[in-house]
Amino acid sequence: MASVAGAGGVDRARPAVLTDGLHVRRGSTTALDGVDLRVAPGRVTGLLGPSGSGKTTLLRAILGVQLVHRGTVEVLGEAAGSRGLRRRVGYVSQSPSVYEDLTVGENLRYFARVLGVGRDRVEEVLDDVDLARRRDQLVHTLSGGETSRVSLGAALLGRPELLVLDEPTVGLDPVLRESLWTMFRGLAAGGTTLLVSSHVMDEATRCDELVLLRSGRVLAQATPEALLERTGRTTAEGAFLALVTGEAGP
Ligand SMILES: Nc1ncnc2c1ncn2[C@@H]1O[C@H](COP(=O)(O)OP(=O)(O)OP(=O)(O)O)[C@@H](O)[C@H]1O
Repeated sequence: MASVAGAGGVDRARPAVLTDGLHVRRGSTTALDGVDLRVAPGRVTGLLGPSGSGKTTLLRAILGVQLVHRGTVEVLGEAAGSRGLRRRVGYVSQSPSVYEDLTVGENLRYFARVLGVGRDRVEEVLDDVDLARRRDQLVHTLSGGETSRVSLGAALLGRPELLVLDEPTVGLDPVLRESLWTMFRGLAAGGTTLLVSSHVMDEATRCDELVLLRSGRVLAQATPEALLERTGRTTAEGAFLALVTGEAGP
């Protein structure tokens, strides 16, 4: 079937991420145990699961930096980790990936040069992540929330089609969390695909689709509404517990 490009040039027919029978071992642990995943383009998909369930490992496999023992990972129609994906995929890890001894502006200009994008894009991104007034401040003097927004800004410079965020709101206050989620929703509305990992279940309802991971397996993939309906629970946390304990309906 021919694929159809939707708003913002998003190919709505092809999944942004497709994994098939993905098995990953890390040390003596089976970190991913046969993961079949489809991430819809132009939407916000939340990857939820308890600590150690394999969220970071799955993101690493999608980024192409994880040794895969079995199965395949396709990202934006290419094999994960392909050179052609370098600018098309943005990644924000749990730890800051910017230079602490440079200013906010110096960091973004540096990453812009690496990516081959112009200075005007740096100005746009500074506004997007609300750091224009911090441009001349050294990163090591920023608050935790500001530092994570510098990392996010660096990831946004190349206008990635897929943005992978590993626990982006961890340690942030409710106001900052709100403003980040507003930005994520705005990016998705513009056609960007977002894959956001979190163990904060109350963020689940902000996503279009949820993937619940447990012990390296996908327990469920559905919209938040479908998940609540299926389990008869009123919160994502309740739904997750119901699925884990087998109390949810078929
Ligand atoms: N380098 C490693 N060597 C051995 N085992 C590892 C390694 N990294 C991760 N693991 C194991 O793989 C499993 C999945 O880890 P992973 O970091 O993907 O989980 P997670 O869901 O992201 O957890 P968290 O929410 O705590 O970050 C865990 O059991 C972990 O102990």
